[in-house]
Amino acid sequence: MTRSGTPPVALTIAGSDSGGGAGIQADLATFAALGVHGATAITAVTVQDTTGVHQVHHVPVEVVLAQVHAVLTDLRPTAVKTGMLGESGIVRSLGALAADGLLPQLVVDPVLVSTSGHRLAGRGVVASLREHLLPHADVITPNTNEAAVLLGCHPPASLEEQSAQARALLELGCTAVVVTGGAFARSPGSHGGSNHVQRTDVVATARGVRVLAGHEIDTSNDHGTGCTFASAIAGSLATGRPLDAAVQAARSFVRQSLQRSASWQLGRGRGPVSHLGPRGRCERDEPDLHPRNTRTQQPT
Ligand SMILES: Nc1ncnc2c1ncn2[C@@H]1O[C@H](COP(=O)(O)OP(=O)(O)O)[C@@H](O)[C@H]1O
Ligand SMILES: Cc1ncc(COP(=O)(O)OP(=O)(O)O)c(N)n1
Repeated sequence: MTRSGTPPVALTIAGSDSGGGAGIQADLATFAALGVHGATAITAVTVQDTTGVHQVHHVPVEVVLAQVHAVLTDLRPTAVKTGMLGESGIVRSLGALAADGLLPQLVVDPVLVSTSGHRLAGRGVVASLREHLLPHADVITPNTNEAAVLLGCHPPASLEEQSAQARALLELGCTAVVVTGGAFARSPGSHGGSNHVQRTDVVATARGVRVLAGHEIDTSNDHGTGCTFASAIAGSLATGRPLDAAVQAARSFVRQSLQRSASWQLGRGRGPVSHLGPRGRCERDEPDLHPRNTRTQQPT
């Protein structure tokens, strides 16, 4: 029996970012913003802030799997997202679970390198992802650099090359591919003459290729966009949205998050995107719903 008010559950299998901008922290904040209960299996602890990744400590594969099993059997998530997996043993084990159909609505963000340039995946992870996990994913969300590493080619220099990447990755066996974060200048003659950069995400499925484009939001507070995008897809799938709508909703969510964080200052480096609601305030701004000592207050 479903009790009223019970939220859908999504599981994120990812690394912790002590700065709270990416990884597990971004995923949980995204799930909460979408009204989804987030459960976690932590794969690595990173010492990280807005200036970069300073240390990485991997969690043993059996501890990762124990977390996954506990959540799958008790909380029964309806969508699963993977982020930084770190080691090929973890990738292979999750691939085996996915092959057995135990990871529903699987969104794989193949995290390999942070934007600050730190390697977040050990030797053999790329081959394991290609062979064991990506073929079982419902959707994978590499950025253009990750797509290039997975395919063994150069990052794309044009939208056509980004689209070719998406099509090539689909051949690994997943149901859908979103290659994110193309950044290509719009030609001066097109669309009214402005020459600003377009951010493009290319979606490939068996039905064909679709380009989602929008102007680049001008901000240096963009830490965690990839994690936020992938977890927003998983969160939306968990609420019952179909894949196309989930990808659209995730794009809107990231763009709103970037708009909200564009002018704030958190840390000394690339600040996180904002997962806070439109008001960006917490409950202490609300009138006190449970005032203490009301019964003992005397008229003065
Ligand atoms: N400056 C920006 N303006 C608009 N959209 C952006 C910007 N930066 C990232 N995005 C969007 O954020 C999402 C995540 O993509 P990306 O930044 O490529 O991930 P990653 O963090 O893995 O590199 C995509 O939808 C991408 O288009
Ligand atoms: C623990 C952890 N996981 C993933 C990332 C990468 O985050 P992502 O949102 O893909 O991108 P950047 O913020 O690096 O642009 C991370 N840094 N840490």
